[in-house]
Formats: sequence, structure tokens, C-alpha cells
Amino acid sequence: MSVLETRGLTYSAEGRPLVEDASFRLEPGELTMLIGPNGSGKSTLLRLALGLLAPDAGEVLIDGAGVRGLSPMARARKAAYLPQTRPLAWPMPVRDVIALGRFAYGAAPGQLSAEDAAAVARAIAACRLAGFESRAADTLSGGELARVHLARALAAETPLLVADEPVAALDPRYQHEVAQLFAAAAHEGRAVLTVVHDLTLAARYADRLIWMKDGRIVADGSVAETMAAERLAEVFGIDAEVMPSGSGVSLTVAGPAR
Ligand SMILES: Nc1ncnc2c1ncn2[C@@H]1O[C@H](COP(=O)(O)OP(=O)(O)OP(=O)(O)O)[C@@H](O)[C@H]1O
Repeated sequence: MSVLETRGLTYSAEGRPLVEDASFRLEPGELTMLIGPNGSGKSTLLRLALGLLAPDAGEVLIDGAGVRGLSPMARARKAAYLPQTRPLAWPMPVRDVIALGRFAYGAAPGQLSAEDAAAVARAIAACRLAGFESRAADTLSGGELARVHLARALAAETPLLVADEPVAALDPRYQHEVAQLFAAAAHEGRAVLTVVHDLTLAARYADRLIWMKDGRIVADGSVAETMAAERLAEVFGIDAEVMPSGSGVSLTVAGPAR
């Protein structure tokens, strides 16, 4: 059974279709990256897929169960979500922010079971935040805070992890580290879906790419199957060279397509 299955999701706002007839499945063990130009409907599709928006048509199954029938707590035990905007300016210690990831198990900051504390410790180690535990979150750099948010999502230890542009604020080294963390989370047996804009990162780490344009899924497959110069021109309007490299591809973007 798929961890997540969407069937024919369609959603309009203000009379404009934002997502049309979007169907895909996520399997455990796969890092899927959702790519597409600004405004193509990626965040809207993630929110529909998590049951945070009600579609005009179509349905979502998480572990075979209709998402709209799950309580918010039950859903939070199945899926962790790292949204694109992550407001957090409270002077709360990093460890407590990460512990918020355990709320679906009844945890509250300062009241963690041994299991909750172990999950928080694993997330801190995975995101290389040892030494930051007692720091107030509002004193962190943008990149450090991004890793705290990721740790909060990882601490939930859900079968499904969904993230919207998790590497946007990170320097190149941490972009790769975070992409590796997502790959590791997937290869340990989760289904991971993340939006990225950096196509080189996508080509390097994704097991699978879902391509969106104008609210529609226009391609879905491995990097080798879907990353092609013609598709990059058509979907992103860029002129790029794609060469086979090892089991994947290497990508050089020359600039906007003429
Ligand atoms: N509630 C809404 N009402 C009207 N338009 C909306 C609403 N929500 C989103 N949109 C529009 O829908 C389109 C898709 O938005 P969405 O955030 O899903 O795109 P995206 O692919 O995630 O973009 P980006 O890469 O810029 O984050 C955009 O043009 C956006 O302005």
C-alpha cells in the first residue's frame, strides 16, 4: 500500500484553477522531489495532499485511509509537514522547539516521555544541532533555524515527511547536508516529498521527480527518465545541457531559453 496516494486532485481559487487532476503515489524508501516554476501550484498541491486544503474534486489516501477522515492528531502521527513559511521568533530553547514535533504523541515541552526524548535526541544529532539545545531559537541564523525546523519535523518520526523548500535559506554545504538527511530519512523507510528549486540538487539526490507546470503534473519518474533539455526548456524556460553521469545526470544551465 502506498504511504500517500492522490487521485485527480483539483482545486481553484478566485475562479482560477491552481491544481488540476493531480494524481501520484508515494512509496516508502523513496525521496521524491516536486519541481516546477514559481506559481505552478507546488505548495497548493502539498497542502491538498496533506488534507490541509479541501479539493474541489479528487481524493487523498494516507496509508489507505481517506485523509479527510483522520483527526489532526492522527494525521500528525502519519505525516510531518515543514511549510514554506515558518514563523518563529519566540525566545524558546531549541530543544523545546524540536520537541513540538512530538505533540501528536501527547508530548509538551518539559514533559517528554523517554521515547519522545530519544526521538528529539535523534533529530538533534541528525541535524547536527548538538550544542544548540539550550540556545533561544530567536538568536539563531536563518540556516541554523532552518535545521531546527527540519529537526522538529524529523522528531515526529512519521512514515511520511513533506517539506516545502526546506533548503531555501541554507548555504551550499548545508543544502547538500539537508538533502542527504532527506535521502537518509527516505532510505530508512519513510516516504519523503520535498519541493526544491535547485535543479542540480534535485538531479543529485532525488529518487524520483514530479514536474509541475500551470497546476498540472507534466512528468513523473526517475531523474534519468525525466530530466531532459527539452523538458527543462518547456517547463522552466531555461536553456540547459543534460548529460548522463553515473546512474544519474549532470546538468549545466546556460540561461533563459531564447
Ligand atoms: N488562496 C488563494 N487565492 C488565490 N490565488 C492563490 C491562492 N493560493 C495560491 N494562489 C495562487 O496560486 C498559484 C500557485 O501558488 P503556489 O503557492 O501553489 O505555487 P508554487 O508552485 O508553490 O510557487 P513558488 O515556487 O513561488 O512557491 C500562485 O499564482 C498563487 O498566487
